[in-house]
Amino acid sequence: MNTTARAWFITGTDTEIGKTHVACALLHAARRAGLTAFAMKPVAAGADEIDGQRLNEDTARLIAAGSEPLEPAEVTPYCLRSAIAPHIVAHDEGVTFDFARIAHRLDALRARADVVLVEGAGGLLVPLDEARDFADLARHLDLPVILVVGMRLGCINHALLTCEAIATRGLHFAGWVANRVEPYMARFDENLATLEARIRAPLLGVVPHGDPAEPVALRLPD
Ligand SMILES: Nc1ncnc2c1ncn2[C@@H]1O[C@H](COP(=O)(O)OP(=O)(O)OP(=O)(O)O)[C@@H](O)[C@H]1O
Ligand SMILES: C[C@H](N)[C@H](N)CCCCCC(=O)O
Ligand SMILES: [Mg+2]
Repeated sequence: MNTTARAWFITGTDTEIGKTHVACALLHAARRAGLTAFAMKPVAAGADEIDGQRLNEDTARLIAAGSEPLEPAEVTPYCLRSAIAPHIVAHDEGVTFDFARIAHRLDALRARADVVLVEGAGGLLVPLDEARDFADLARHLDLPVILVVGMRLGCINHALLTCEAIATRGLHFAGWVANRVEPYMARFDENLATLEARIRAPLLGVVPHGDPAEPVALRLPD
């Protein structure tokens, strides 16, 4: 372990396209390489109530894939009740997202790890309030971005729009992952080649449909 863990922000082409799945696969890959690896999901929308404590499913999956068991509050400082757009639930619950608080939590994990991944919610421009979105959070945390492309019909447009947003918002684009969220996508190879020809960042791997704990050809950015 070193004291300046490398960290990345994980965004995706949409909600439900495999950001958490790929984050778990990356955590497993890092751990297999002998690294201490954790993930955060700083803003989660949708929670079960267990013994009076809220628990989000992504939070639980990320904890299970990390090097050591973390407390849900360490991973997810803002756990909102309803599984809808975070700025809407936050408004309902009277919650304001304090970026400095999230940065503090990230620093605490970085001090214990070699690698920390920070998963957004939905896509890059999902709002957090009237003025800020997840791209602003990635900027505030000074994190390079990994884009997860959920390989299904429509993903080319969503991926290329996200690439433009990464650039115009001044973020560093560290790499992208093709995630086979749909196991039988028609013309997969041509779709992948189209993305490879147009995305100006390294392809970090193609994650097959399956268990994120299974070894796959997937790497962290250089
Ligand atoms: N490569 C894959 N193989 C098998 N199942 C997958 C794969 N990728 C995603 N899934 C499944 O698809 C669903 C959506 O994936 P996931 O929860 O990772 O999406 P997400 O992008 O993190 O969504 P959110 O915006 O809610 O955080 C989950 O049930 C997940 O297990
Ligand atoms: C609740 C869900 N699973 C995600 N965490 C939040 C997705 C917000 C999407 C907002 C939008 O782009 O319309
Ligand atoms: Mg997720």
